[in-house]
Amino acid sequence: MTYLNVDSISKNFEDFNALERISFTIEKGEFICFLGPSGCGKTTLLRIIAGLENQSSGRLEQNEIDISHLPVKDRDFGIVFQSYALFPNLTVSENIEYGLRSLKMSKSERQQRVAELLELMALQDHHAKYPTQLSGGQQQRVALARAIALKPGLLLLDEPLSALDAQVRTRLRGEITGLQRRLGITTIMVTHDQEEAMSMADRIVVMNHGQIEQIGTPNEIYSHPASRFVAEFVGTMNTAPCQIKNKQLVLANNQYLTTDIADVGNDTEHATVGIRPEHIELDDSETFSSTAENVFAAQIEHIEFQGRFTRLTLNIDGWNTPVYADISLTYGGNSTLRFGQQIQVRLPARNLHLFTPGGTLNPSLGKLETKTKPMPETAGIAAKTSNATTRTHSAEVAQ
Ligand SMILES: Nc1ncnc2c1ncn2[C@@H]1O[C@H](COP(=O)(O)OP(=O)(O)OP(=O)(O)O)[C@@H](O)[C@H]1O
Repeated sequence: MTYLNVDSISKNFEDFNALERISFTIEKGEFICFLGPSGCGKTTLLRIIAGLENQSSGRLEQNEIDISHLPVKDRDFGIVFQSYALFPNLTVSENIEYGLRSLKMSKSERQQRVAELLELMALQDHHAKYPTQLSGGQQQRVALARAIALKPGLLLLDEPLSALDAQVRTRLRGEITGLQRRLGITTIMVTHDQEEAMSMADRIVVMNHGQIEQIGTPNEIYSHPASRFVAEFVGTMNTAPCQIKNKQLVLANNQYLTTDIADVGNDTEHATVGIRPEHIELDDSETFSSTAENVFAAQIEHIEFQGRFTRLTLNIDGWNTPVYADISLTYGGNSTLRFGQQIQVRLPARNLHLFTPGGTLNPSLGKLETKTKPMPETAGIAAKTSNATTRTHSAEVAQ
């Protein structure tokens, strides 16, 4: 069931377009992340949904009610900011209780609800402390408790973890998603951290320059990026300019690449090929035959041990930038790899992504799908009607 309908929302700050016709829907109980680089409009969109900022045009519906022009006090949401925003002169219990005072609740009912929330957020031992006596993670748990105290229909989280150190952030990620699932509360979180979005969200709205680049599950976004921007922003994608000539991909220095993509589109000098680092194969016992497809000589420029894998930086003919290859710990030749070594790598045809002026072609369960750029006036509608529907950013087309 659709809980929030964001319909063609635009926002101008004088002559600057911060948001351009943003449209999508959120199902009841979903956890959505707005993900994108600094300045792409994530916070502005969240603030418009909260009513803290007015949209220049467009419509918002929450639970089938038009809230487009509803004052903040009449909207049904709880919000948590990056900066905790707790009252320094109130204790933990008093901070949580604060919002409940606006309800017609007896003091004992309020205390009962505060006790429930203290337990829910494991804050019982800290109930009498003031915010300055708490760690960052504890303060953010108080802010969360306060945000959900009124049992709002919508929980809005504006970069709630970015002020915390890495370990606390990881722990709180799990606590927030666990809480969200238990309460079934529809949640939107703003983040510029793709790892955070991937690990927490049911669906991610990837934004760039005030527009939606792609909406999809973390897996869809990672495996089938709708544009070069998404491919490079979410995870690591090695890319190189290439030409399409007679259905073949030609890299710099006349290096040819074979792809599984049945129809690579029309000839063009302005395509880009991409491959994720984990898909590059190393020849550990010189088993690649000299006639195998997409086998290249490569030189190891850097070796970085990352714990779960080793990241090699490679120099490969035809690629105009260093190419990353992630080698699993179980790879037999791991211990013998060394700086400067000449090796052979294979770029499997089935793992190549292709970004062309006509759209994006991604590997997909044995077949490849073509994503074409929707017309600007239908882009928003398209994003709304399909989870994984896409826009191709104009910068990519213009490459
Ligand atoms: N009140 C304002 N007046 C003028 N421009 C604004 C205002 N608020 C935001 N902007 C501009 O709108 C754009 C989007 O801002 P927004 O804060 O939504 O970005 P963001 O994606 O949340 O970035 P960040 O991750 O850095 O917080 C930015 O270019 C910003 O400078």
